[in-house]
Amino acid sequence: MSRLVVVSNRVAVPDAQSATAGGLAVALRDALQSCGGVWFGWSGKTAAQTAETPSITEIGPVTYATLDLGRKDYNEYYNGFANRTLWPLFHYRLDLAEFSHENYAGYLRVNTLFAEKVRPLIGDDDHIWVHDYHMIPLGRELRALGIEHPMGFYLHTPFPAMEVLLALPSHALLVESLCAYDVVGFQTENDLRAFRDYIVHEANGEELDATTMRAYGRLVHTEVFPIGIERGQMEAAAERAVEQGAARRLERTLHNRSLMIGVDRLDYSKGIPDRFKSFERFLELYPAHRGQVSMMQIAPLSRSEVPEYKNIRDTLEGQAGYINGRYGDFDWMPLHYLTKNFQRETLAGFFRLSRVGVVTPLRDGMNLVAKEYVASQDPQYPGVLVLSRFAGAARELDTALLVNPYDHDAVAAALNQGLVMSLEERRERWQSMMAKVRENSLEHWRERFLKVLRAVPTPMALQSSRDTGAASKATSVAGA
Ligand SMILES: O=P(O)(O)OC[C@H]1O[C@H](O[C@H]2O[C@H](CO)[C@@H](O)[C@H](O)[C@H]2O)[C@H](O)[C@@H](O)[C@@H]1O
Ligand SMILES: O=c1ccn([C@@H]2O[C@H](COP(=O)(O)OP(=O)(O)O)[C@@H](O)[C@H]2O)c(=O)[nH]1
Repeated sequence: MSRLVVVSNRVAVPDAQSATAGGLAVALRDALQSCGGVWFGWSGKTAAQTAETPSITEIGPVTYATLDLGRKDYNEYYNGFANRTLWPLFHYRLDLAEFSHENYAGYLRVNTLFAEKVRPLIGDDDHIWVHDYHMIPLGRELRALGIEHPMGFYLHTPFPAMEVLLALPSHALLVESLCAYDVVGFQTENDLRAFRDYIVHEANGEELDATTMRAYGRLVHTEVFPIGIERGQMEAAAERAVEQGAARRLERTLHNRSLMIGVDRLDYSKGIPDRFKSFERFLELYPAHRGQVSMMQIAPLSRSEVPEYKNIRDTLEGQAGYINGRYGDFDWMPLHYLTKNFQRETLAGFFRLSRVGVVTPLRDGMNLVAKEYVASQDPQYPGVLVLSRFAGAARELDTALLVNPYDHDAVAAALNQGLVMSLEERRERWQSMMAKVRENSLEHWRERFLKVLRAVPTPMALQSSRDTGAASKATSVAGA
């Protein structure tokens, strides 16, 4: 089997804290362990200047290669174009998107640099898998450096509707860059449709069949690969967690009251201010629940140097204070708002204790928390998931209570419905969601993508089939 070269903004180099590595990190590491290869990206650290050479950590057959970013690159590429332009735009927040030529130049500069630095680590027979919006131009840069290898790209965020994308001054180059890859994967049909619309209506490209598009003189395989979770680990962690530690302590503080839970990075796309408004409406419209139910919102700080992320923090602190001041009592606090980060194993226990999981992003690529909440439930007494229709996860978890997060009264009604729902209905809804979570595991997601990517021949395989005079038409996916 040929080696894999993974490129992503962040790299999870195994270390003393590897037990806390995220699901995606583990899934990619497993793939790399089995076929060998390289994982290249930002170290997560900043320095005065961007490092000249990557730091290399060799673990078994895997080379982890990371670069520290200089402050200018970090500000313009990560805080700037990636998180102040592409992130809001891809999450339909044109009002928050900033178009700065300096940041755009920084984004291109870092992608060019990453391409130059990863180039020497690529072997003749490797397949390359690039992740997420930070790295869209990387494939094009690698092609410019003469890399003809099979290259796949996976977008973890939504891909915006064409009319939204057109607001980005550099939309044309961005989409052309996506077409430098052989395989482009999306979370949902919606995202794929938006990409195809752009190719057909804006880029003068064409749809050749269900998965193949022709644009910018190339053929691109496009497909939906919804990301999954490590369901077994989450289930086991939830079972263990309720017997011990934090979940046990949390249960004691509840005094038999019901718990509703939200867990999100502190990000405006997650819709937490709207969620708090919905919770306030719930307390107003369903007074019987006052004193009987609490909501715990865990929102670890994220991208804190980006101004929009600071603003949302101020908003939430104000809202939480108002709700607790207005509705709380000496022996009951309606809303627990924590900006602390918890290990996933601990969250599993919290999820299992919670009668309602509240996942109401205004827009989300997938939202793994929704799937983790489902996987953590006790099959006999499952909780209810209230899920935004604008999360990618809503496509699969369609027996959750699907809500429009902008409609606060409707979300309040769903919270009430979740609390009063019969055990029979809870089980039915949960079983259907759990079947989907089981079916589409993280491993399944990874293998589906890699199967398509591996069907694209490497330059070495092409050469040897040319040598034997047997080059087949099917090998022309990489270039029209
Ligand atoms: O690396 P950060 O800037 O701290 O951000 C964390 C990650 O956030 C985004 O996650 C997305 O990927 C998830 C898994 O596919 C998906 O469920 C979620 O809907 C997305 O928002 C981002 O896309 C990642 O690159 C970041 O690492
Ligand atoms: O305190 C926390 C909060 C979140 N998470 C994890 O962070 C991931 C968030 O992924 P999701 O797809 O929901 O959203 P993203 O943050 O990637 O946009 C999930 O695996 C959560 O369990 C965590 O480990 N600790």
